[in-house]
This record gives sequence, structure tokens and C-alpha cells, in this order.
Amino acid sequence: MLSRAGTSQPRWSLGQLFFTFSHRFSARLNFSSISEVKVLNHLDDECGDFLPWLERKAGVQVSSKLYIGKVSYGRSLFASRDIQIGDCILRVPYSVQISSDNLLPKASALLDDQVESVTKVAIALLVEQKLGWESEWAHYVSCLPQLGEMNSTIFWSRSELDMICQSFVYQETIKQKAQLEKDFLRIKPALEQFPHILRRITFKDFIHAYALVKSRAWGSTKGVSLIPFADFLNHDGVSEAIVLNDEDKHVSEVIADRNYAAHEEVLIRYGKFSNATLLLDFGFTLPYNIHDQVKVQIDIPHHDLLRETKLEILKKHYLPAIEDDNGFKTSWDSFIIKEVKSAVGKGKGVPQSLRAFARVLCCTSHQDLSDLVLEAVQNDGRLARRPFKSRSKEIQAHEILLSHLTRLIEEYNASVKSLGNAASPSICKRFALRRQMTLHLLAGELRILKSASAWLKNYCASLL
Ligand SMILES: C[S@@+](CC[C@H](N)C(=O)[O-])C[C@H]1O[C@@H](n2cnc3c(N)ncnc32)[C@H](O)[C@@H]1O
Repeated sequence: MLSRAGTSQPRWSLGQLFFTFSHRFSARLNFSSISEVKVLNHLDDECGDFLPWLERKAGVQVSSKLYIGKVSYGRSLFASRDIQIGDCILRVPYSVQISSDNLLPKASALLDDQVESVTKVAIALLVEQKLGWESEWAHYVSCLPQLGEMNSTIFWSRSELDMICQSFVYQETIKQKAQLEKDFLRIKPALEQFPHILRRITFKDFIHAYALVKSRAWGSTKGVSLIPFADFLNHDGVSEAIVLNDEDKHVSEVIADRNYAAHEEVLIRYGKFSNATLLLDFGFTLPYNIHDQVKVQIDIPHHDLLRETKLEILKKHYLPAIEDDNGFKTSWDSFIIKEVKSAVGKGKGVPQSLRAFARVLCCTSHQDLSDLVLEAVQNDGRLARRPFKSRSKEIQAHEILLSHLTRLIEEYNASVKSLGNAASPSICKRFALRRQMTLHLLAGELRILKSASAWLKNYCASLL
């Protein structure tokens, strides 16, 4: 799901979560991660009457500055004339957005509170899809990608998924598929109430609609909504332009974050998403993603005689991390690592929570553990956040992490190597694309792991 911010309240939103957004019009970084994208055809003939149709439906102008064109990864919006930084490039009234309010009231009443907003909008979309040209949204629905064009990992085959088994996005995909199966069973009784419209809805239809909503709906306090026309905008992780909500005027709009020349492709940022999130929710990756991160899981060895006590202490002191843009949850034994910018500088290093975990791991007596608990009580309640007084012990704790990361780096290297030659002529286009995305994902996560490993090596060396 994409992030959207309110103009009256200048804040990021991701579902119900808000993050401060302060650099709305700051200059765009020079480096564009998708500069190599091929523009196939400036004008998209199939969508030529889309904007006039939407403007008739809305009763107002939506955009005078953009037109729909094609690039190698589908449709995109282009500048129809010069655009200046700060220009409003599109404004879509709420009245022509699809949200759960578009559900038939009878269907809505049959869905319990546990059905999430993305699923509700997916049902609304399914209804319009099934109505075909009778739907008032037919112009929009006919422009949406077909099932075979979707590349979110929930559509990957077993052997394709095996390519990403190294990354936590593999587990997230399995989890999401299982959840979708449950959701489908949950909503089926409601769908069956409308046999004339929703005849023979299959699980495939449902996940297609779900993935469409997930990859092109924006979140707000009211849930998610599809914003026709705005959802032809593609993503650039370094863009400062986002979709804004004006709750007073009931419109969603986008303000240009830089100047564009006529016929240039216009991009916005969906959120500060890692390649793992882009792959799971949107079915694409960036060759170099500044928002990449890795989730690592560490267990306490079963031969550790203090295992049970350590588990108990760690769980008791576990503080759930605040969800970031990527929304992946951590637990007492899993940690999100972001790129460590400098191994030697003063900036952020490896997460404190992971280093604390390592300190607990290297304790060899009940007394050591009691000392850590006492220290937590005497300070801010957080466990093992201070370096051990003994330097050798502090080094030992960090060497545990280092050896864990070294093993992961070796495994990632082996996975990248096993992907072989992406240019082999014998493989189909779709598989080649998914393998390329796997390479972007693994290379990004490897970069993060190596940066964390370099930081740990430097930290240990500094204690020697
Ligand atoms: C909100 S839609 C954007 C319009 C879309 N290209 C279309 O043809 O309708 C999001 C989808 O566009 C594609 N996309 C967006 N940004 C991309 C990028 N930088 N690289 C590759 N694909 C991208 C992905 O398929 C994604 O799921």
C-alpha cells in the first residue's frame, strides 16, 4: 500500500500510522535509481480518453500538465508541458476515488471488522470487474494490469520463491499467502449473497484484485482508496513528491518536487520502501535502493545451559519497535538492520537492541544475567544497553554477531552465485525479470550486511 499525507496535517500516513514529513519541497537528489528505464511510447493510445472520462465524472479538471504514456514496466505519467517545482500536477476529488465506501451496503454489512480495508476495496474492485462494460468504472478497470502482468512475490512459483529464500521477504510471502487464503474463506459467504454479480469468483480473481489494491491504493485515516490517474505514477525512492490529502477540500493532489521538461516521465515516492517491500507489495525492485534493510533472526543455541533463563529475560525486557514505512514486525529474536553509513564514523551503527541481545547471549553464569537485569532496573529499564565493563567480554559479544553476519554474507553470496547467468537465452522473459529482481534484492541486503559487519569489525578493533 502506498503512503499518503494530509495537506492540512502535513504528516506521512501508512494505513493508520503517521510519520513526520518535513522536506516536502526540498531539492531532489541528483542520483536517480531508475534512470535507465526505457520509455517505449510517449502516448498510450488505449488510455487516450481516460483523462477526459475521469474529468467528466469528477466535474472538474484533474490535470492539465500530465498525460498517460508507456514505459518498459507499464503505464506512466508524462509532463505534457514544462512543469515548475511547486506546481500542482494533479488533483483528484475523493468523489472519483474507490474506497470501501463504494461497497454495496448489503455486502459491507456482511463483512466483519476483521476484514481489512485492502480486502474491502478489493471486493469493490471485483464487483466492477465482474460488471464489465456495464460498470461506471469500466474505463478505469480496463486499464489495470492483468494477472499475468503482476510480479508481487505472492504470484511467484515455488522454484521462483526458492531464489529469495535467503531474504525475510520469503517468509513474509508465505505468511501473506496463508492470510489471503483465510481472508478468502472469511469473505466468501458475503460474496455468495450476490450470485448475479460475483458468480464464480475464484481465489485467483481475489488475489489479483487484492494485489491491484495493495500496489496502487493510498492509505489514509479512513482506510485505503484507489485514486484513478494518480495511480499511473511510478515510483522513485529519492523523489520528494508524494500524494497529499486535503481533508477540507476532499481532494488528493501531487505537487512537483522539481522542474520537468515537456515529455519527461514524472515520478513520485510511494514511501521509504526497501526492495523487500517493493517486491512483496508492488512486484518490482530498484537496482540500488537507499531504503534497503535486512531482517536478521538469531536464536540462542540449544546447547546453552542458560538458554531458558536467557529466553525468559529477553522476552520480559522485549520492547516492540515502532513500525517503520516497511511495516515488517520485529520480535525479541529478530532485528532490522539498516545500512551503516560509516564503519568508523560517529553515526548510527548496528541497532542497540541487537547488540544487547549479543551481550545476553555471551553471558556464562546466572550471576552475569542477574547483573544485567539489575543494571537495567538501575537505569532506564532496557536490558544490556551499556557496554560490558570487561573489554574482552564486550568484544566476545560483538564477535558473536560478527560470526552470525559472516555466515549470512556467505549464504547470500552463494545464493547470488547460484542464480547464474541472467542473460541466458533459454529462460522465459518473466522468469528472467524475477531473477533480475532477486539479484537487486539480494545485492541490496548483502550491502547492508557487509556495512554492519564492517562496523562490528571496527568496533572490536577499537576495543583492542
Ligand atoms: C501505482 S502503479 C503505477 C502504474 C503502473 N506502471 C501501471 O502500468 O499501471 C504501481 C505499479 O507500477 C510498477 N512500477 C512503479 N514504479 C516502478 C519502478 N520504479 N520500476 C518498475 N516498476 C514500477 C509496478 O508494477 C507497481 O506495482
